[in-house]
Amino acid sequence: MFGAGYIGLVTGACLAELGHQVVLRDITPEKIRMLHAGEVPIFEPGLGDLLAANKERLSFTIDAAEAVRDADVVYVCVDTPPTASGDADLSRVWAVVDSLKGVSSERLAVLVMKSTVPVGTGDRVRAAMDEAGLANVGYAANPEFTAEGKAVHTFLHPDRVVIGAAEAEAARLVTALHEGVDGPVEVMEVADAEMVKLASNALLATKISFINEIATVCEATGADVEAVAKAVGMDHRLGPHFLKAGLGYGGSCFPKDSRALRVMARPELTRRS
Ligand SMILES: NC(=O)c1ccc[n+]([C@@H]2O[C@H](COP(=O)([O-])OP(=O)(O)OC[C@H]3O[C@@H](n4cnc5c(N)ncnc54)[C@H](O)[C@@H]3O)[C@@H](O)[C@H]2O)c1
Ligand SMILES: O=c1ccn([C@@H]2O[C@H](COP(=O)(O)OP(=O)(O)O[C@H]3O[C@H](CO)[C@@H](O)[C@H](O)[C@H]3O)[C@@H](O)[C@H]2O)c(=O)[nH]1
Repeated sequence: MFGAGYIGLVTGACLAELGHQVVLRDITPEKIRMLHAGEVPIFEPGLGDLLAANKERLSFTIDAAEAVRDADVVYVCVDTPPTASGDADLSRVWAVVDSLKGVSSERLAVLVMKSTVPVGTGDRVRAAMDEAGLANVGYAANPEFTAEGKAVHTFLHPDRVVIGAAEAEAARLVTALHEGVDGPVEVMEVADAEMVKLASNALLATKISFINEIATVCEATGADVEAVAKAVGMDHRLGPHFLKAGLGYGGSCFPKDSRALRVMARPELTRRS
């Protein structure tokens, strides 16, 4: 598991809970020191208990070679922050791909992208792996949909697990890793999985922005937005979630992922000829 941040730690702990042996690698020595000492670098309900209960299946290192040495699967869980222009900065993703160069590819079977990345990243990573002599290592996009505060529960009981695979064998392996997870698995093409993540966040963010606009009109006209949102959400086609009006959305993903989708949707990128 490359990246022992929010997603890497939760994913690593949950995969260990499912019975897998997990090595978490991070470039921040302080995080690895804390994990070795049995401390949890982030607050997330249930995570500390899960790390403690599965400690015989979890190890921590700053050494990339040590993390990959006996790995069948490498997960990429590094941060993909926005650049100044709004697209995702993939430098940490490329750093992970670079650290696989020269690795014996006999054992390593699949590279799994958990980080949120633009559509098309999988094709570029696939090409870079082929060039690096890793053509026989599979590639899969397995985006994460968890929200902070509910991450452990959501990993183990998801609405869906999305697996976009470049090869049938990669799809089979990543599906098998999720055995024991209480939720449906949707297997698709890599680009589709990359887009599912961005489209899901965009639709959730749109619901919030929409109800915030309605709240402004409610304030101007004397209607009560909470009563309105409750009854609107009772229509099963619309649903009750993400209709809480407020100051506008924040969090670690909606702002950056909405901007990244907008950059990706530039006409020169979407034109087919
Ligand atoms: N936080 C969320 O709620 C959430 C939900 C869904 C998806 N995501 C996506 O998951 C990805 C990770 O997000 P996060 O919140 O876990 O970020 P984070 O900043 O908490 O963790 C990223 C970790 O990766 C480490 N790292 C950077 N380069 C590395 C390398 N070369 N090798 C090993 N470790 C390295 C960093 O030191 C850091 O600890 C992002 O793409 C994010 O958009 C996040
Ligand atoms: O009805 C609502 C719901 C949320 N929010 C705001 O929206 C933001 C995001 O909240 P939430 O979705 O609960 O937390 P995040 O941890 O940011 O999770 C979102 O971002 C993650 C990263 O991509 C996704 O994995 C999750 O599915 C997605 O919910 C926060 O500012 C909330 O205050 C509202 O204003 N009204």
